[in-house]
Amino acid sequence: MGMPNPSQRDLLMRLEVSKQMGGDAALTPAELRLDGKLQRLKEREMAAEPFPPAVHFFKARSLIRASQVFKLLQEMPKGGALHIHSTSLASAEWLVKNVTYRPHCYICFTWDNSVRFIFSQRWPYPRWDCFYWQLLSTLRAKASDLNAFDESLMRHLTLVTDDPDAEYPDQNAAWSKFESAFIASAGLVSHAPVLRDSFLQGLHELHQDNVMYLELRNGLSKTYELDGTVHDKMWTLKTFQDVTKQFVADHPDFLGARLIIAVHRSSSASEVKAAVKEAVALQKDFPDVVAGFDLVGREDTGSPLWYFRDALELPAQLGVNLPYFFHAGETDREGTEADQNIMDALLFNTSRIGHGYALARHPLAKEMSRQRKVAVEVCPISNQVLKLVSDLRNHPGAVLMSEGHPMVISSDDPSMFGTSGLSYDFYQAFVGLGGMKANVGTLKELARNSLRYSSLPAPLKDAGLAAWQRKWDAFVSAHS
Ligand SMILES: O=c1[nH]cnc2c1ncn2[C@@H]1O[C@H](CO)[C@@H](O)[C@H]1O
Repeated sequence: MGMPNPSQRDLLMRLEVSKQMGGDAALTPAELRLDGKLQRLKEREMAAEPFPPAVHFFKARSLIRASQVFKLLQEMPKGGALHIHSTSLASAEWLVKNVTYRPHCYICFTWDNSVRFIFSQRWPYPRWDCFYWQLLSTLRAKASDLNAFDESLMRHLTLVTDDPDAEYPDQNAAWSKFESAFIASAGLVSHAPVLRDSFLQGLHELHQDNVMYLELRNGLSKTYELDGTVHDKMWTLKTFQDVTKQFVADHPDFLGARLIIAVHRSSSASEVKAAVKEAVALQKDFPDVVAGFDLVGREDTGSPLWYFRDALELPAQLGVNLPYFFHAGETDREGTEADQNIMDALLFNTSRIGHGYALARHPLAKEMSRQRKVAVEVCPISNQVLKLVSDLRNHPGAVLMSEGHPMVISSDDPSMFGTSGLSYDFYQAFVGLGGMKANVGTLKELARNSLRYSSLPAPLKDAGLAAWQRKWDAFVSAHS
């Protein structure tokens, strides 16, 4: 065996860098200066104890907020947010400090220590899960410590806690709290005026974080007025369309927002069939709003995609195109039916893969998604809070990133995880998944991917990429 030859080593190292995300991007002199600055800052943070991506996000949050790298990432134009659920779009802070302070808000505590909210003109009727409703303003007036009171509401509406390891010993515990927090917040955000405001607030929070586009998973659940009037799905679509139009008119640098119709995977096969048919019709009526269709909910306990195959084949049979954006492979249970979702999502011609945490263990599916340019929507904070991974350096997205796999970064459920915008997720991806290898080229690629792999129609996509590039150049020149 020969001895390693320095020039060969150099060549191999450069070859490897060329394979990684953004590795081939020729950086401008200004970008190189920014890169030098970022890498120096990152090196310091990577040497610090604790290293934020290696500890639970709820413990890392304050460290990240103090980070210089984070501050730069907040200013960076990040492109689009392609994987967020609408019930968890607007921050929990806003829900508590704004929405729960509105008049006619009632609260009820359930036997399993969760809460329900409802806005109502009259005293709400008792329900099976809620016998005793109280006017929230009255209850709050009796509280001796307002901050502590609001803090307790925050705990019910999010997964945030000081001791995540004790409170969520495993995935079941985390998911159980997750679903109960969704039920709690649903009472607030399904009040029609709150839904409208929460869309608007969500767009503001993204825009403030230098995000310029959104694709939102939405179940189109019914919304209600104070007098009990109920609105249908069409109302939600129209409201979303109105809010988006107005927001874009007020903020011309924002590209827009589209919906991915989401149905829970605990639904029956016939319910999903009806939902697919309906999605086809809604997409026809709202082509600029409806981007496509997805199935949501925990994969390990819900039905797999294959169970819904009759429903999912419908659009093709009807000769129409309903793009799919399937959650798939949000599991670490290799070889189970849920794990098979990854391949099935590709078989059903999915446009992107939500999470794709299991993709690293599926070489063929990985190859297919790469060839077909099916981007993986990586949500590092979500995967950590829901206990798929504890130290983000071990996240499979790190491998995908080092291979230059098509991927985007998103926040999944910012409200539930106590964040807003995309910068926290970008921090975890850049510092945790990427380590010292990730550079300005990686960030550029991630941001560009989020527009490239969006469902914006071609002319808008090109205009969006050009608008992003102008913001990027301004950002680089301000910091180099
Ligand atoms: O990361 C996720 N994976 C799968 N389903 C999710 C995730 N985040 C939210 N939801 C699902 O979306 C519904 C609210 O719209 C929730 O019921 C939850 O099950």
